[in-house]
Amino acid sequence: MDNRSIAASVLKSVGGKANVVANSLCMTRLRLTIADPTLVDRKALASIPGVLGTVGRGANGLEVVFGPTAVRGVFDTFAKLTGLAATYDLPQDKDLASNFNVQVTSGSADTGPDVDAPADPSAARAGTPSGGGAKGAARGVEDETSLLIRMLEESERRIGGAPEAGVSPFPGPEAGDMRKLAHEGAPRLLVINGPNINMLGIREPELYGREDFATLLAVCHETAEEEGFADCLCYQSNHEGDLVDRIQDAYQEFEGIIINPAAYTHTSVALLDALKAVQVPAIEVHLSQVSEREDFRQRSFVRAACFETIMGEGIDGYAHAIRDMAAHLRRR
Ligand SMILES: O=C1C[C@@](O)(C(=O)O)C[C@@H](O)[C@@H]1O
Repeated sequence: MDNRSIAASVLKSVGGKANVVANSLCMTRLRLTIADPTLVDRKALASIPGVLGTVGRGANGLEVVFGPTAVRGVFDTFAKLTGLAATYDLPQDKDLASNFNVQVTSGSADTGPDVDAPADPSAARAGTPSGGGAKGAARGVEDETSLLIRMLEESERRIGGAPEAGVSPFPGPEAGDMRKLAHEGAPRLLVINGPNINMLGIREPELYGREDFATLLAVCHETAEEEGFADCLCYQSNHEGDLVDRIQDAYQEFEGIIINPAAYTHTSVALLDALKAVQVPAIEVHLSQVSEREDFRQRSFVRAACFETIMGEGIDGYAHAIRDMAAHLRRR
């Protein structure tokens, strides 16, 4: 779904143009003032691709949460559709406003969030921070963080949910699997897998092993839990641009990235640039012993943005990488 369709669907779900009194953009969300809140269909909103959730603010405030990358394109179109003045609701980042040709306003009065995110008993996370946790403190707004995590979790569940009829039975191409772990305030881990990794177990088992992709995900989540990460999002895509988007979304959202770019290892300057851009510590992982394979696999573009490369250990290599990442973050 392109930005225009997403913006149009959002507008329809909030009761149409006539029901929107004001629209503004903040870092991750559209902030709307709604004339008649009874005309808002929150379920329909939540089912729009890219929407991570909605938050009610007071009687007429509504926030539609997207990732920091997605929200910008959607907002631009949304404001055109409503015809209302586009305002940028992030006073500390006025420079960005000029990029969008928008007005800068002060933040809206916060009457406390009314969150439309999945009820999750594990949301009341307990436990001792482990392996750092500087990030949670730096953001300083824990309820906002928890909210985004829960929304992201729900979104990822939807993306990686039951395959539609006629769609490949393999998880992906955009399967994401978010686990919230029991270490509130600790670093968050993003595990990214590139093309064909979702076919693990079927794909050339003599090279990549007989264990399937679900096992890989389980190993990552379990190891991340053991190592004290606050949460672990595993994302897989067969599309280079989607992988770039996910790396960009990690900016200020994750403290560590484990990445197996698969075939894009050997071709993608875009992935290298994205990793360099977000400056999140990264480890490159390969299931097979790439150094002993074909010549064309000897070049890795992403390696220059990773502080370690692990190869030839199969799925265990991911556990190895997660342990090393935890140790690295503890040392920081
Ligand atoms: O798809 C893959 C998997 C791989 O990244 C690995 O995990 O061994 C190695 C790459 O050369 C290959 O294209």
